[in-house]
Amino acid sequence: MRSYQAIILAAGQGKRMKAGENKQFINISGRPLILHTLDVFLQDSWCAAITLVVNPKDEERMRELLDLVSSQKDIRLVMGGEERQQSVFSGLKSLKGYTGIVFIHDGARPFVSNDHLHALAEATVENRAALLAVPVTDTIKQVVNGRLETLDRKTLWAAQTPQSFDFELIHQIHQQAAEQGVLGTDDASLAEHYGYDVGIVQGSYHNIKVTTPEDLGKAQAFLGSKQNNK
Ligand SMILES: Nc1ccn([C@@H]2O[C@H](COP(=O)(O)OP(=O)(O)OP(=O)(O)O)[C@@H](O)[C@H]2O)c(=O)n1
Ligand SMILES: C[C@](O)(CO)[C@H](O)COP(=O)(O)O
Repeated sequence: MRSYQAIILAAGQGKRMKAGENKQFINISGRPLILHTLDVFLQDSWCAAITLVVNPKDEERMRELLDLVSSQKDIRLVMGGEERQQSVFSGLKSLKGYTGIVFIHDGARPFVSNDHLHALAEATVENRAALLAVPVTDTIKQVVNGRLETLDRKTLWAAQTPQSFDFELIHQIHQQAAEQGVLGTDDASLAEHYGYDVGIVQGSYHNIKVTTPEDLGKAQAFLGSKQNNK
C-alpha cells in the first residue's frame, strides 16, 4: 500500500457549463459534482489527506457543503487563483514541508477509479512524475494558417487527472514556472518543459472532465450504471 495526499481543484468558474454558478455545485444524481469527486478520495485508503482549492467567492458555500461530509479524513480549504496553474500552486504552497506523493486532480473529474489511483501512485514511485491519459480515438487535425494537417494518431494521448508527483519536485517546478512566467494547461506540461520524464498510465474513457452542458447527461448515465453495479 502507498500513501499520497490529494490536491483537488474546485476554484474555476465553469464558464463553459453556462450554469450561472460554479459547476462544482451542480447536482448530479442529487449530489453536488464536487462531493462525488471528494467521495472517491475519501473512500480511498491510500489517500492520507485532501487539500481542496476553492474560489474565494465560493468559500462559504463550500464550507457548508463540507459540513455535510462525514469522514475521518482531513479536508483543508485553500483559496485558488485566476488560472488553474495558480490554484495548483496555492495548494502546493499550503503543503510546504510535506515529503511524499501528491496527486493533483480536477474537482470536475468524479469518475476516476481506485485501481487507476493506485496504478498512478505506483508509477510515481518509479518516475517521480506520472499522469493518467487515454489514447485519442478521433483523427486529429492541426490547422495552421487555415491549412489542415493530420497528426499521427498512434502518438497522441489525451491527458487526464490525477497527475501525480514527488511533492518537492512539483513544488520546485511550479515555483520556477511562476517566477519565469511559464504557463501550461496541466502540471505534467510544466514538468516536461523543465526536462523531466513523465510516466504515462493508461486510464479510462469514463474519467471525463465535466466541462459542457452535454457532459451532464454523460455524468448522470455513468453514475446510474455505477449505482446499478453495486
Ligand atoms: N482558476 C482555476 C481554474 C480552474 N480550476 C479547476 O481546475 C479544473 C479544470 O477544469 P475546467 O473544466 O477547466 O474548469 P473551469 O475552469 O471551472 O471551467 P471553464 O474553463 O469552463 O471556466 C476544475 O476542477 C476547476 O475548478 C481551479 O481550481 N482554478
Ligand atoms: C488538466 C486537464 O484536466 C488535462 O486534461 C485539463 O487540461 C484542465 O482543463 P483546462 O480546460 O485545460 O483548464
